[in-house]
Amino acid sequence: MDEYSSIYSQPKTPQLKQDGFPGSTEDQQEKILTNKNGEENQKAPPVEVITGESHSTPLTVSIPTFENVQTLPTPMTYTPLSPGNLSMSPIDQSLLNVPKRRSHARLLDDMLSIAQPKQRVVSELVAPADLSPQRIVSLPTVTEESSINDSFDSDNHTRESYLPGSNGLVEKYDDDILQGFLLDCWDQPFLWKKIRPIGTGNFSNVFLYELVDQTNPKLKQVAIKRLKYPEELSNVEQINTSLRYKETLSRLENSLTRELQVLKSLSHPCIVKLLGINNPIFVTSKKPLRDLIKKTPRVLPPCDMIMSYCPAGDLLAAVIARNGGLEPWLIQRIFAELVLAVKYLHGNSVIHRDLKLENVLLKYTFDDINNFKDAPIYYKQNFIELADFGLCKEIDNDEMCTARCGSEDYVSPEILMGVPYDGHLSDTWALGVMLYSLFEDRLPFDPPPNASARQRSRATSHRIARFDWRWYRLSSDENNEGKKIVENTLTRKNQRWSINEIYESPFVKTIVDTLEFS
Ligand SMILES: Nc1ncnc2c1ncn2[C@@H]1O[C@H](COP(=O)(O)OP(=O)(O)OP(=O)(O)O)[C@@H](O)[C@H]1O
Repeated sequence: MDEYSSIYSQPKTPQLKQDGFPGSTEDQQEKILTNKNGEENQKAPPVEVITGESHSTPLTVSIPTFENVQTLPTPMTYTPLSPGNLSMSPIDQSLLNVPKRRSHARLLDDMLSIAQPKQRVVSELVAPADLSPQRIVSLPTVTEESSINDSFDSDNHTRESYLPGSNGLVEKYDDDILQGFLLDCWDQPFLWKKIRPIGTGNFSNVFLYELVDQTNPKLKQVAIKRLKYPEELSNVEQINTSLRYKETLSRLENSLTRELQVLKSLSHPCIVKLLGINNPIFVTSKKPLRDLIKKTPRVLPPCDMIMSYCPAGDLLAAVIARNGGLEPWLIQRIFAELVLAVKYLHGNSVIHRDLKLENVLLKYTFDDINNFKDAPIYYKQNFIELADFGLCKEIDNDEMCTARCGSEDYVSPEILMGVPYDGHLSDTWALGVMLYSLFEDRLPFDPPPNASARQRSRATSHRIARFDWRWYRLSSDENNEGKKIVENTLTRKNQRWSINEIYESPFVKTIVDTLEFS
């Protein structure tokens, strides 16, 4: 038995009970990646480096060394928790031309070496027995002061705080207190107090903070997204001398400034709001990290984005917490809001590229939403905010992307194949994955329920490349308009629905027509 077989002969996580699944036809299908559009075996084109620089990632990457990796995808080459080890990834590594996001070169190394028992499951919608709200608890650190690896109980450190126009450190606050500035209102600092951690991603830790003293209700509770800096940026010996250090800094900076600039330009009820920042230079400068490091050599100061707070957490966690089984009306409402958010983005020439359940934040619990059903608030108030714009991109309408980024389970076949892709259509593919997952309580390209060991051993990427998914729970539900959206998005790119077509479908349109904020 080879390594894959031994891993996948056991389910990765417990499964929701789902009765009466018909058998899969997967065994009868070809073993090789095949695509009827003839996209198989295409060589990857030069990769669009997500930093905007004109580097190319080599066609084949030796994953364990990560020497040539340019841009880290959220987790394209790993599935958090499922194996917890890159060598166990179901992705065929030889096919991947792995871009590296924010140049977090050590991140995959860390995944190889750090057991992550508390990491959340992304590849399946089912909670492991010891599910914890934290996904990653240990990542590289620059310095204690820089807070890049704030463990959630390290609250006693002091942290440097910068004011605009100053030449460096002007005040020190306890780490529990954050001084921040609202966008375009740099002359009046606000103070927030740390309440508790609320989430963690590969590139940031997120905390709930509450406003000190002031009474502005909109600013009372905020989510502070604190960037994690890669470990190599802490190597003071290499600062200003090593090419790798400079490249890493530059990529991180490009990615960060792009996320901030895009977030700053967006304004939609169903999209998370960037309210402010701990240091305006992150928003006003095109090279904030290099500017800041000049002022305080050897230390990268913390970057804290002040965001609107969504008290009910992310959609994946909420679905897991209630063990799936979301009511159809609730799925329809949440999905309709999501479509509004993506329609707004695409209408403003922005593609998200990391649409997934974890990046949909809930302003209210499912119980709250249920209680609102017969009240005016149900139509006046949005219930979700789309978050995590770390992979977003502003593009021209006909511009094709080449950066292979996204999350493994949500990535479209054309991204997997390494051919230039239309980012709008890859976003709508991901919407199809999300809607399917809400309907079925499983991800569409996971091994089928009751899969044989052989089926389990197949890579998720193989099933994606062959559009190999099917209905189980909804197989006999002929009147569900939402099924049409899934069927017209988890399909070939030349047949795939655009966001406008999804929006016009009765499943979405009948809901948005009732909403006062749409
Ligand atoms: N505004 C918010 N309100 C409430 N919770 C939030 C907010 N922003 C983020 N979170 C929580 O923190 C988690 C991580 O946030 P986010 O996805 O933005 O970080 P990231 O480092 O960019 O993640 P990724 O690894 O997916 O790239 C989210 O999944 C969510 O649970």
